[in-house]
Formats: sequence, C-alpha cells, structure tokens
Amino acid sequence: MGNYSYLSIGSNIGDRSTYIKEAILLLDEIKEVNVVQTSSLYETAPVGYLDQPQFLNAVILVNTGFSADELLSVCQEIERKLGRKRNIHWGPRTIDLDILLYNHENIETERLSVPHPRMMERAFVLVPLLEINPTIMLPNTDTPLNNILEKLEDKEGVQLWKQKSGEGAYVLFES
Ligand SMILES: Nc1ncnc2c1ncn2[C@@H]1O[C@H](COP(=O)(O)OP(=O)(O)OP(=O)(O)O)[C@@H](O)[C@H]1O
Ligand SMILES: Nc1nc2c(c(=O)[nH]1)N=C(CO)CN2
Repeated sequence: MGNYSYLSIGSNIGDRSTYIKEAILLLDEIKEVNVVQTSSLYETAPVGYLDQPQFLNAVILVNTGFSADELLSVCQEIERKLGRKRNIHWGPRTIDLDILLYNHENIETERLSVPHPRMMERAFVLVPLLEINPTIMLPNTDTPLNNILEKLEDKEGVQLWKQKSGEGAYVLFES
C-alpha cells in the first residue's frame, strides 16, 4: 500500500484511552490500512472551545491503499461506530480522527483540506507528531515542524499521560 498518512486522534468523553485504542484497532483491522506507528498518549487542555473536559490526544502513522478522501470516510465511519455526536462545534466528543498529512500532498476539496488547516497552531497535534517523527517538515517547504512548535504558547497544556512502550500499532495496549 503506497500511501502514508498521519492522523490526529482525540477524545474527551467517557473512557478516553479506550476510545482511542478502539479507534486504532478499528483502523488497523481494515485490509487497506496498516497502523505503522503510534505516539504516546497526552493529556491536553481544550483549545478553541474551552468549557469542556481535558482531552487525551495521540498521533498515528498509517500506510494505506485508500485515497485521502476514502481515508476520511473510513475515519468518519469509525467516529460514528464509537458514538461521536456533533452537538457543539469543537465541543466534547468520544472520538475525533483528523487527517493531518497525506504523503506530501496538498489537497483542497469540499470535504477535505490537507495538511489539516489548524495543525500548525495546535501543540496537542505537533507534540505527538514530532514524537513519532522528530525531523518532519511542513510538506513542500524547508520548514521543520519543530520550529513551529517552539513558537506555540500552548505547549504547557500538553502533558504526557501514558508513555508508549516500543514501536508499532499496539504500544498503548499493554496494561
Ligand atoms: N484534514 C481533515 N481531517 C478531517 N476532517 C476534515 C479535514 N479537512 C476538512 N475536514 C472536514 O471537516 C469537517 C468537520 O470535521 P470535525 O467535525 O471533525 O471538525 P473538528 O475535528 O471538530 O474540528 P477541527 O477540524 O478544527 O479539528 C468534516 O466533515 C470534514 O469533511
Ligand atoms: N486539547 C484539545 N483541544 C481540542 C481538540 C483536541 O483534540 N484536543 N479538538 C478540537 C476540535 O477538533 C478542539 N479542541
């Protein structure tokens, strides 16, 4: 499967870490998706809509035969399976799966913008992303994402919650 994509995962309702593990399992079960790397889990202060519980966030790297649009549909199906309700914009959710990057492509359609349009202003995305790829560059630029993270104020709002142990898809599943 020739495509690589980084996905951001977040949850701030219920058993947050189980929702995140379930989402990773459901993705990895799909024939056309292979979860290659998983970041640690981070507890993060909500941004955008502040009156809601702390999130758990992670970033994963998948290898996939799907197009970016097909991958988005798969992510939205997993959100539905895990009971995501869209009541308040940026509000609380059982699970959220966003496409951060897809190969080195720039994509702009009705339903999909890649790179994710808000990823550069989100320490809850950049910290786990840089954990699994410390030298990642903003696609088609010579800008290291680490330089962007250094300038963000909300780094303090991102705290390690569960350190991953080893590499691969299931590093968060050990008890
Ligand atoms: N890169 C992307 N990843 C996921 N959804 C995207 C992306 N680009 C555009 N979208 C569109 O955004 C719409 C709203 O997504 P969602 O409700 O998950 O937003 P959110 O995750 O709460 O907010 P944010 O997009 O700021 O993280 C989706 O229906 C989807 O069509
Ligand atoms: N800490 C944190 N804040 C958020 C998050 C998130 O995943 N983590 N997701 C949002 C909408 O996608 C809005 N705000």
